[in-house]
Amino acid sequence: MVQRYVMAIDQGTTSTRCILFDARGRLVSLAQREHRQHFPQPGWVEHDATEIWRNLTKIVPRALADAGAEPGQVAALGIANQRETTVLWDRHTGLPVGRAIVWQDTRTDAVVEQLAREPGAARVRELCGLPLATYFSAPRIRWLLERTPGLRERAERGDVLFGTLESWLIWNLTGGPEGGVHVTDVTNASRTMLMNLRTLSWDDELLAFFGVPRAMLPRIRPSTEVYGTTSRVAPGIRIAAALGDQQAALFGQTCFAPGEAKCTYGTGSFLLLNTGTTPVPSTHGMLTTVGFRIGDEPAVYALEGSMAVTGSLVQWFRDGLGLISSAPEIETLARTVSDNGGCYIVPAFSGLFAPHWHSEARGIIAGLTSYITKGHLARAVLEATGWQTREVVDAMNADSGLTLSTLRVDGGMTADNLLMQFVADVLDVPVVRPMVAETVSLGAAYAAGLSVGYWPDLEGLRRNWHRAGQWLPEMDPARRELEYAQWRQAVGLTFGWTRPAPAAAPGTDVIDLVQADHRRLEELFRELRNDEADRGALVAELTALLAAHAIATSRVLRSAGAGVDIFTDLLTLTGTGADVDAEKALLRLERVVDEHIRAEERGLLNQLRRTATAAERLGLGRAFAAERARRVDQARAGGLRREPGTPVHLS
Ligand SMILES: Nc1ncnc2c1ncn2[C@@H]1O[C@H](COP(=O)(O)OP(=O)(O)O)[C@@H](O)[C@H]1O
Ligand SMILES: O=P(O)(O)OC[C@H](O)CO
Repeated sequence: MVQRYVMAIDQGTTSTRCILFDARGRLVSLAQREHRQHFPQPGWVEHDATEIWRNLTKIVPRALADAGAEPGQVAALGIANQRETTVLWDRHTGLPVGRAIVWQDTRTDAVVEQLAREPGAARVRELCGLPLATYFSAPRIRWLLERTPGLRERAERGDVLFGTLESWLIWNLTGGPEGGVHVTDVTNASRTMLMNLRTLSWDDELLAFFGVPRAMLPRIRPSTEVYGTTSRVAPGIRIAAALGDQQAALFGQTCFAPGEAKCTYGTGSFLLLNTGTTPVPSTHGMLTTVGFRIGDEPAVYALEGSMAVTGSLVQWFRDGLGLISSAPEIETLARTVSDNGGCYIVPAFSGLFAPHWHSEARGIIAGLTSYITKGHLARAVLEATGWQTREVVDAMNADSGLTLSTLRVDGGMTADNLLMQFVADVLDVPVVRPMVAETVSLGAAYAAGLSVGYWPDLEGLRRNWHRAGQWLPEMDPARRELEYAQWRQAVGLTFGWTRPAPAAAPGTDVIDLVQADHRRLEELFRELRNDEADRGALVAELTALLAAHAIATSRVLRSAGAGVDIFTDLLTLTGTGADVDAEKALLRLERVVDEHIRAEERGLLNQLRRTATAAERLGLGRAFAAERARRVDQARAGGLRREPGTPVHLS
């Protein structure tokens, strides 16, 4: 009998893989090619979509040849892809409009900040499940349409098309300019910020908010469906599934039931929890996203904690610093020391993703002393992934009301035993890894195989899951809590690096929030000493922030009414510009704020560290963020007003 296979394409951030699987879910052949990472400016990350397509045309025939298979032996093809990465191309020539803008790229920072101030901003998360951030596609489309002459008109006419990578590859595989099928799957569409999470269609309100013409968008289809048949590269193969790579990994790990979760450790790391057929809104900085949709069945949703920089921190250690020559060497180097020596690396290279969502944050190495060696730095690199996972799991537990009891893992970084042990230690739950490490590809293959009846049902797929590795928690709880507190302190230092920190995502630790305000206030006073600074803008920000911080602190953290009344000085500062009275008010405020910061950081914040649990601090953080955001909005909208019963005191 002729062997039949399922083909998976995993179009990832660093490489593209083509894998053939057999009916037992075993890997039969694998071909892979890396593509170039372009970093034209700090914070910019680009890929050449044509290079990725060319790579695909090489690896597909190679994977077939290695398995000794003809295209006719491939029952179906499933595609998994890096999500959010934005490609625009000309429908007639098939050529991309510039390079693809990658999910890690932060160039839309200012666009996002401007959008956040627009009237519809509050509705965005409600409609699409995502916070306004540089991570997603819609701000990138807007950025491109605004900056490329004539592009908007071409997009409105449908001459220029948008797609994420699965869309681009399907269009090319099915003929490109000669009748290529322009579709996206629902999981990828759920990462654009343009799809309504409930109707699973492009949403007019979101399209208007981001200024994206409908004519350029692909049709949204389920994750499993025969979208078309390949007419190029290996003609005659049915393209029967597509999923964002993290959703594919959820599928490949057979997390089909609500409550099941996995974390994929690759360039970035992504923890997804299946929440069933109703979307669960997050109040702790998680994303609400589509997990998968099988044919016409109801969509299954997921909560996701996305960590932008994990494996790529190891790459940076290798390529940027040259301290190792291959990724696995990081473990050897880290094992030359017994702990991190007090050193923490917070890799906010693309801002901070979940649960913080601070696009303006940038990375930091904290706790340096002359004791620190490259071994300690290697440990800090690996531990950064562990602590980010801990933050995400805490937030995920708080959002879902469930307590994660085991973590299923996969991806390139799971080859690192030291790291996997550390993850088990900081989460205090067992970590397990399945036999097939290529879970993303396996998930795409499973979905495609199901779609064409190669595999009959989900239960059969579950039976293919076998445990290959397990790590059990061993860390002393007191050490875990102490180090976690230090990690969070280091995280707080990254906020507001490129510009004022935004109103914090609900659910952030109150200590981080208060400290972030303090750092910004210090910065504003410093900037105001510069005669060439934009004084009006700085004063407006300072007075709004100071009033909001004072009210939120006294309402949420201490008894109202204590301390020095700063309201009159704030009014003088805003009302009269740079005259003598305003200068005096500014000096007085600076002194009061300076004392407040020192007293609060030595006293109240340490007291909270000692006495409040992580959950209590998150709760206080939510209350603080809400009160503060309300007061900032009030101050921006109507200027400063004294409200009866709400003294503006700093103590
Ligand atoms: N032994 C290791 N220890 C730590 N990190 C590793 C190790 N091996 C690979 N990595 C990291 O894992 C990432 C590759 O994982 P992979 O799952 O292939 O990523 P992606 O699918 O995002 O391209 C790289 O960023 C690399 O630095
Ligand atoms: O290519 P990966 O595996 O790093 O995954 C990237 C994610 O899909 C980004 O959201």
